[in-house]
Amino acid sequence: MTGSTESSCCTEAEGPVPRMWTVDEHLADVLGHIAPLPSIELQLLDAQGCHLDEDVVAAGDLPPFDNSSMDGYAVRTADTAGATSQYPSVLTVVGDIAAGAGELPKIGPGQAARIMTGAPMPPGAEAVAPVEWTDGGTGSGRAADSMGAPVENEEVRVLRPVTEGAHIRRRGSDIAAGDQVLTTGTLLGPTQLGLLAAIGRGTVRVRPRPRVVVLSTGSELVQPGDPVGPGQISDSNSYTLTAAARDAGAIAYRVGGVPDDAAVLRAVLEDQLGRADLIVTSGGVSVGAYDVVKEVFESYGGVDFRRLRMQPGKPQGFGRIGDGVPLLALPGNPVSSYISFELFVRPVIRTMLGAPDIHRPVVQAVCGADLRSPAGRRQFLRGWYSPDGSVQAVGGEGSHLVGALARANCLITVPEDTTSVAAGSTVDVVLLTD
Ligand SMILES: Nc1nc2c(c(=O)[nH]1)N[C@H]1C(S)=C(S)[C@@H](COP(=O)(O)OP(=O)(O)OC[C@H]3O[C@@H](n4cnc5c(N)ncnc54)[C@H](O)[C@@H]3O)O[C@H]1N2
Ligand code: MOO
Repeated sequence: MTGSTESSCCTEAEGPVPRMWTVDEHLADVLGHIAPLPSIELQLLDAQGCHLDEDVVAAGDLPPFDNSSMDGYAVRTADTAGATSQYPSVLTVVGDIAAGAGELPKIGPGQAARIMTGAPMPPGAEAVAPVEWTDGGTGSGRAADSMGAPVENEEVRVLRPVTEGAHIRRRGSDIAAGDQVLTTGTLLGPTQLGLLAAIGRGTVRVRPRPRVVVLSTGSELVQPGDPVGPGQISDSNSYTLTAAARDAGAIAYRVGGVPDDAAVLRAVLEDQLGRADLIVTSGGVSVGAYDVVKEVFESYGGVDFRRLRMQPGKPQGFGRIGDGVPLLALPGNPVSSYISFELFVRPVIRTMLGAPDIHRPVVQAVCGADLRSPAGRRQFLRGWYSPDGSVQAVGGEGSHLVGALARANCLITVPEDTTSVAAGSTVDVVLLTD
């Protein structure tokens, strides 16, 4: 952390003016202190939502053996040449092969074996005639619609020719031994976990999901569902931020409504430190008289408070507490804390996860109406981005407007040196969904 007390200029009348950080400087400072969590070996289902920390190579072929893709009869192709319904090939059934079969009959000329989907091809057979291409051993000479029970010394009539390799899934046709099937950084979802299981991996090396403690501060906060007294409000930030942390890939613990009382806040922090890879707080980072948050965090020694050239989200805190657990202290205004999360906390969580994509995607869009923005601040307006490439502002600039925030799917970015944007201009848009 670079000290926040550094001054950028001074005037004789006003004295030193605290330096203001750009969004990019703050983000670089934060990310400069964050590394991926050490990787661990996990059981497959425990690794869901984690990113790989190994290149996965298949030890064997997949499928591991030639097998049938249909229920039917394993045959020699020459035996079926010229077969028709009127003049079927009559073959002797010398075996019955279920999926998982170990011992296999050898198929000689004029012979066939009943075979089920997924069962290994017997030696001598070159193709599979689906049961619908045969009479199913009924002797009727009419096409069957299912396999009957096995009958000893059965004959089967094959009603059409079968070409070499028909209905056989060849060994290694999906994955060959030695193939690299997944690369470091890959997010493990259902299909990747299925692939790992298919190649016989019981465990996998991944970056664990960071454990994030989300803590909202403020004596005015009541928990949703509880009665709201005069001057009180429902604690929404701890829900927004906990959900956002989960959405980013973390395991998030919500600790709602810690009052503005230094002893209580310190006790809660000490209690939570043991289960946190990251602590995120909201509230108490501005200049209010009852902002004990700064006082408590500063007492740990490693937390800086600074002002950013952005709106919303001007006051921010960042540092380490306890045994070096990173802490981001976000402003209390609900829109400010959420946007701060998206810009600064989400990349921290995704860096810890070892994700290759740590930032929300940014696209260009055509602005649907005129916009205004304060000089010297990068503004993040709530917006609705349409697939046609246009964007509309949603609601106003106020950082208390949670109704509009919930209707937005993007943030319209207006640069620091721009005070107005004309309708039809191109703007950068941060998409809030993948
Ligand atoms: N004189 C100045 N006043 C303020 C400045 C400034 O520079 N000079 N900065 C403003 C800006 S910008 C912001 S953002 C806020 C940040 O204030 P705090 O981080 O100290 O936040 P609080 O005072 O605790 O709360 C602000 C606001 O948000 C509501 N809030 C807080 N926590 C929650 C929660 N968990 N759920 C819902 N709403 C919450 C709180 O009731 C306040 O209304 O400071 C400005 N002031
Ligand atoms: O800049 Mo504050 O974070 O919006 O209201």
